[in-house]
Formats: sequence, C-alpha cells, structure tokens
Amino acid sequence: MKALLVDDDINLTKVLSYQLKQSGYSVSVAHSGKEGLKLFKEQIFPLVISDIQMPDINGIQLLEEIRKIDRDAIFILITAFGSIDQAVRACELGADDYLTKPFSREQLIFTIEKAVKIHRLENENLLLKQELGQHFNFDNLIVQSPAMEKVVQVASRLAQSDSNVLILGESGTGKNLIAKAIHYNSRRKDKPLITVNCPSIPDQLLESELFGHVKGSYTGAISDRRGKFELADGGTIFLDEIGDLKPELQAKLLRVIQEKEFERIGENKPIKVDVRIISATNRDLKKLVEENRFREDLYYRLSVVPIVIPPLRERTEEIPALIDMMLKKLAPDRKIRITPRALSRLQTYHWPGNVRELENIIEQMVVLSGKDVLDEEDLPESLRQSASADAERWDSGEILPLRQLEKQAIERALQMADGNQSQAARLLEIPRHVLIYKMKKFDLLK
Ligand SMILES: Nc1ncnc2c1ncn2[C@@H]1O[C@H](COP(=O)(O)OP(=O)(O)OP(=O)(O)O)[C@@H](O)[C@H]1O
Repeated sequence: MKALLVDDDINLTKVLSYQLKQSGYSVSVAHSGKEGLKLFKEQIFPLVISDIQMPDINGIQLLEEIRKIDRDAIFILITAFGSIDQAVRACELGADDYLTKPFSREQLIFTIEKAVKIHRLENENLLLKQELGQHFNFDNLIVQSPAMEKVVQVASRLAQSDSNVLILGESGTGKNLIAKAIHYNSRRKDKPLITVNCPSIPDQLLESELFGHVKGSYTGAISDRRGKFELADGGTIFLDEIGDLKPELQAKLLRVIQEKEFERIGENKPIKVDVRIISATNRDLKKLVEENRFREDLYYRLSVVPIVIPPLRERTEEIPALIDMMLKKLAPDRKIRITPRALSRLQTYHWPGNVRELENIIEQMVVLSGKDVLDEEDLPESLRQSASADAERWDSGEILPLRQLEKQAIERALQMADGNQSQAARLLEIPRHVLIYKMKKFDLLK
C-alpha cells in the first residue's frame, strides 16, 4: 500500500519510513504540510500519516484539505504527548486514528492495520447495503394485480415521506418484503433497518430488547445493554406482529413516537432517537382497538394510511408470475415449467399461508419430482385433496358464490388458451366482447 508520511522532524521520518517499508508499505515523505498537500494532489495516496504540529499547514489543516480531494484516504495523525485533545478533535473532523509520541513500531503498524481494516469493513458494509437496496426494490416485487399495484403505489409514496407505516395482511402475504422495500427506498436507507418480531421474545424481555437496560436493573441484567431503538437511530425499526404488544409497552411506544425519547430500564436519563417505525400485523388491529386491547391513540400514531396487502386468493392472476420467479430462483440452470392443468389447480386453491405457502409447495414439487415439467400428479397430496374437496363440495350440491365460479372459469379458460381471448371465449362458449367485459369486471385485463 502506498503511504504518504508528513513530518518536519527529519530524523523521525527516517525511522518511520524505514519501519513502514519493512512492513511492506511503499513510502513517500514530505517535510511540511504544504509539500505533503502538493504530493497528495499529484498522486492520491490511500494512506496518510501526518504530524499535527508543523510550521506552515498543520496536520489538521492538511486533513481538511485532503478530505476536500478524497474522502476515502485513511488519515492517521501523530501527536505530541499532551495534545490528545487536539487529536480527538481531529478524529471528529474525519481523521481515522492518532498515535501519541513516542510510539513503537508495533503500535504504528497496529494502528495502521486497524484503520485499514475498519475502512475495508465500512466499504464492504456500504456495498452490501447498496446490494440490499437493489434487492429490496419495489421493481423486484411481483405486482400483476390492480390490488397489489395500489399497495406498491401507496408504499412507494410513503417511502419518500418520513411517516410511520402500518402494514396489514395475512401471514405470508409479503409484509416483511414491503417493509424492507420502504426502508431501502427512503432517505434512511444507509442507516440500519432493525427488525423485532414481537411475539418471538418473551414479554418480560421485550421491553429490554426494545429500550435496553442498565446493569442490575433486573435479575439477569448482567451488563448495560442498548435496545433496538438506540441501534436503529437514524434508520428504521420494523415491529413485526405489533398486535401482540402488551399494554405497558404500547404506552412506552406511544411516548417514543410523541416525544422521540425513552429511558433504558433501570435508568432515569432520557435518550433521544430519530427512528421511523414500520409495524405489521396479521391481526385485525381495528377490532383489537374496539375491544380495548390495542390503544386507539397508538393505532393512529403508527399509521397515516395503513397498507393492506390482499391475500393471495384474491390476486390469483399473480400466481403464474410468482411461480416463474420461484422456479428461476430454485433452479436457475433448468427451464422448469408447470402445465396449465397444474397451474389451474394452484390458482383455485385457497392459500391460507399465502405466498410463503406457494413458495414451499413449488420447492417441494421441484425437489421431489426432479422433473422439468411439473404436472398435477406432482402437486403435494394436501393440495390435491383440498382441490378434490372443492370438487366434492360442488358435486355434493353445495353452492359456491356464482361470482367466484365465473371468475375461476374465465381464469382457467384463459390459461388453457395461453392468454388468447378468442380461443378462451370459444372454450367458454360466449362472444369475445362478453369475455372482455367480464375480464374488466374481474380485473383480469392486463
Ligand atoms: N409480491 C411478491 N413478490 C415476490 N415475492 C413475494 C411477494 N410477496 C411475498 N413474497 C415472498 O413470500 C415470502 C413471504 O413474504 P413475507 O415474509 O414478506 O410475508 P409476511 O406477510 O411478512 O409474513 P409473516 O406475517 O408470516 O411474517 C417471502 O419469501 C417473500 O419474498
């Protein structure tokens, strides 16, 4: 690694430069701040080690100038014993670390290597965040129904705002996914997204998990601990299954939203935070409010406009695209496809576990069948039974809503006709314009 060493003490630069070279660094030396800046402008160095006290431009001024040119260079200051205050201030201004004279060769190399490592980790972290941002983008969601289009439209508008967001929907409908897309498309995207799954943490620990505690505040609190709200400062906290929050915590959460501050358990010192709250639940929160099990004031504070993700059974037109995406993810090198008959079965199933259940079933089919064309017989037993249960209900004379039957017949005909409307109309024995009218009625026209 190329290093620039800046110090007006000629003897010290000789020693340091020898030590650095021995450790594998290629070193350029400048004996004044001015000369150091000139060298840096000529050939950008990834590492600068500079004294603070120098006659013309001092180390802090040099740091400020170099930061204007390159925010990325690692900058380590050398301070005389007693000028640590200055070095600390320099770190606040963007220096990576400082060495206090006199220091050994080991201290020199250790400080540099530590700064290089932190730097590398910070860069990797940034890259990972960018990758996550690209991954959790609204464009990567399968959205092929008017209902989901509306969800994404509202969610992307909310992402641009700083309001709290409440996401409602059955289990497995994509609440987590929408929460991540909102965070990674908001101004907070470079700050943490911290997820707390409320029911998975025992009640007595949840408060400490959210707000932290100080040592000895309760049995088991063996050291001070920061809570998720502190860790999420500047970013977003995602409170999953918020409907399960007990009343004391609901009150504390309300205070965080209203006053933007809270206290750790066992401490009286308020901690200020800037956190956006995204919460989600598969429970009927409005009903919980009516039953006095969830605070009404908190409900309104958590949500300007709740995002309601429809269950998969109400957007079956998305199933083919979801399956396509899943097959590509599961077996990117194979061209697995699913027959219209099997697809039709999958589109008439009621999906209590929504997209997650669909994912499980497709994975099962791919793994267990080992085939490239998946047909009805590859469907799991449970699903075939459920389909035949529907048929049995029908055969036994049970009445299914006409609207549901009509929509299913149109969907099935369109699949069998590979989307060709004239052919689907022929299968249904209705004129094409009637089919188009009905497709509009059932939101099936893309
Ligand atoms: N529109 C979509 N496009 C692509 N994948 C989706 C979509 N909706 C859901 N998924 C996938 O379905 C699975 C379940 O989604 P997710 O975990 O977000 O659901 P959830 O509503 O948060 O579930 P739970 O209530 O159980 O926490 C995930 O693997 C997610 O990637």
